[in-house]
Amino acid sequence: MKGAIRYSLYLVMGSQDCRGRDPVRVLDQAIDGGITLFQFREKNSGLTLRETVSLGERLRSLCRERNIPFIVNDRADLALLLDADGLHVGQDDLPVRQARRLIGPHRLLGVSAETVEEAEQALREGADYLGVGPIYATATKPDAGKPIGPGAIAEIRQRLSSPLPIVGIGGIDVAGVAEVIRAGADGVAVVSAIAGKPDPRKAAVELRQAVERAAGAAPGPAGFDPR
Ligand SMILES: Cc1ncc(COP(=O)(O)OP(=O)(O)O)c(N)n1
Ligand SMILES: Cc1ncsc1CCOP(=O)(O)O
Ligand SMILES: [Mg+2]
Repeated sequence: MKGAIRYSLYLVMGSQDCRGRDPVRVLDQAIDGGITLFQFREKNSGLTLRETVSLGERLRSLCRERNIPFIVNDRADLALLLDADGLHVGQDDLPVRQARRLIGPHRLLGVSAETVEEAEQALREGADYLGVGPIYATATKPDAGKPIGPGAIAEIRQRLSSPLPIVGIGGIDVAGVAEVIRAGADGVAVVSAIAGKPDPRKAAVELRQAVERAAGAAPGPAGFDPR
């Protein structure tokens, strides 16, 4: 599974991000639009743990049907319960080594990093990819801290002692994609630029085209199937 991961367009989402719509429907549309990876991030939504598990099961089975890797945010217990393809942890979450011990060697482990030092430690302790951000200002994560800009990606990319996939996250929309990719990211992770839009499919198509264009791939014609 690890080798097959495509980081181009990573949707991070929970029910709190979907403007009252069914998250399963939003995810389905985002998959139609060309997302390559999904993270279930249920935060302060008011769902009980039981409701979270139940929603996670529905999202997980959609990802399985549509062949999209399914990552769980923060909680190793939920990742195991849902037989997720991976777990994402930040600097205040389960330590990377312990997270790795819980999920085993085969599931993907993503780690948030803002600096070269955090990135280097994540690499040493068993991370498979880095989420670097917040790149731009974001209202989605009030505790995200000040934007670090695309330059942080360039610095981590250049100074990391061995290569690791990087996704930029935080305030990224179509206009911000090129800078993030040109700084050295393998892809972009977004919440509101897909889940907060009236047409999540169209939003995903446009983001995916922007990623491919910035990565130097030939831009497809309007309405192309980006997968
Ligand atoms: C891909 C990706 N990158 C970064 C984060 C942020 O993780 P964290 O800092 O732990 O913050 P929360 O998402 O838990 O609020 C992420 N979730 N995904
Ligand atoms: C989860 C997370 N981690 C750093 S910024 C952020 C929120 C990203 O949301 P948006 O794409 O809407 O700015
Ligand atoms: Mg976290």
